[in-house]
Amino acid sequence: MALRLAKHWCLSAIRSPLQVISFPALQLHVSGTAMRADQKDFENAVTRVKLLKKDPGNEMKLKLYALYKQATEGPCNVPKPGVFNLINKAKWDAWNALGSLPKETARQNYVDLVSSLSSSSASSSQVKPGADKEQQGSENLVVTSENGITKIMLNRPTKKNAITTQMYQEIILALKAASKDDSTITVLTGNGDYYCSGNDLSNFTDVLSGEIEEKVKSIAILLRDFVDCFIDFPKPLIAVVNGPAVGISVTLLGLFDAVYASDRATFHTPFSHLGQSPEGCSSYIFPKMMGPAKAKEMLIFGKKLTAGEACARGLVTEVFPDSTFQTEVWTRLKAYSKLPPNAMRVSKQIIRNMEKEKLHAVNAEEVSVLQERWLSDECINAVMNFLSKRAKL
Ligand SMILES: CCCCCCCCCC/C=C\CC(=O)SCCNC(=O)CCNC(=O)[C@H](O)C(C)(C)COP(=O)(O)OP(=O)(O)OC[C@H]1O[C@@H](n2cnc3c(N)ncnc32)[C@H](O)[C@@H]1OP(=O)(O)O
Repeated sequence: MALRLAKHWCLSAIRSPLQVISFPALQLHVSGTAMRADQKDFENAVTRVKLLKKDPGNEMKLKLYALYKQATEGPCNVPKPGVFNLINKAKWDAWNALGSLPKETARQNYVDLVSSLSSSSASSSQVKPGADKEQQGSENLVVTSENGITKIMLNRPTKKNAITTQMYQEIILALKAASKDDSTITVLTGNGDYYCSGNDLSNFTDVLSGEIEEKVKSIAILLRDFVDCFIDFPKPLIAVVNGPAVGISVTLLGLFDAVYASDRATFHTPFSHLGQSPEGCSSYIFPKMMGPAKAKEMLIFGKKLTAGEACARGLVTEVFPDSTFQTEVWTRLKAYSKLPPNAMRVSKQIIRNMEKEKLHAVNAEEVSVLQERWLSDECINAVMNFLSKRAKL
């Protein structure tokens, strides 16, 4: 695969974007530009990073990388990597975010950060129960954890919470962190009037120029990893569908353990309209869940369902009036979060394990079909029509 990853980054990183980031201090030499007074502390810290027993996690490694670069080279002065050069872009973003932070401050911050890592064996991304603490995320994805519930909220209300390629990666990271944190249940929801309008169709614009086939391949890997995370998620995963849901945000619901919907929500999978085909394992789960006839109505003909219809078809667990939706659902979720976590995990495992292998195979097959669809005239025309404001669902 001809992805432009710097040679010290493992190629397989693209399958799990930030998971295999290697320690910056393991790869870089301390340059002579660091100030003499702190040079020794700084060099010691660089050595201590190599000796850490526990992997500090990708977020922390990015912070260390950024501070190291800032301390040794000053503000970010290299061109921004392309959007598909995922790892180098994440590194660039982290370094660039430090702006004009002075080298000495960066060096001190690096030393402090390494001290805190060395003195505490606890992972920085762990969330203490009961703490209302933002874990990670960005402007477009807000992740919080409170009273045993980790909430992952899509936060692009002006774009109806359409999912950008960066958000796919962030959701993967958020799910991986949530699977290991101290919370009992995990919730996905949307901010604003929509739950989610599906894939951000602008994701296509970057792809449809340059080395198209390579880019499509890397996006396909990203999509497969994304759906795999939902298949493998070990704790109860609940969707709080606060408004209309489109595309991948609907298909994924079949992989959730409960789906609560406002009566304002609708469920729409307009794949044929977009020259695309189903994903999220829906080609397998939907027919099993609602019967082939009803599944085909959605997945082939793009019939939009009301919340009541989706509930009758088994896609939604329960529908609530919009006026009391948040209160009723969160009261319910707080009660669920107090159930014995191990029992819930084991029960979920028993149910999921029967199908896991099959689901991974279905995911791989769906993505492989989509890869061809994305290059089809039908798909390209549909996306261009939307982007040039000639069409809407
Ligand atoms: C080759 C590789 C390609 C890369 C692919 C990456 C991975 C793909 C994985 C495949 C997965 C999923 C498939 C799907 O999800 S298919 C569904 C895709 N979604 C849509 O087609 C929805 C498109 N949006 C609409 O039809 C309408 O916006 C709406 C949702 C019906 C809402 O209509 P509205 O009148 O109430 O609001 P509107 O003014 O249109 O929207 C407000 C602004 O938000 C922008 N926007 C909304 N949805 C999307 C979207 N999905 N993608 C991009 N932009 C979106 C809309 O353009 C408005 O923006 P602006 O204010 O005009 O700037």
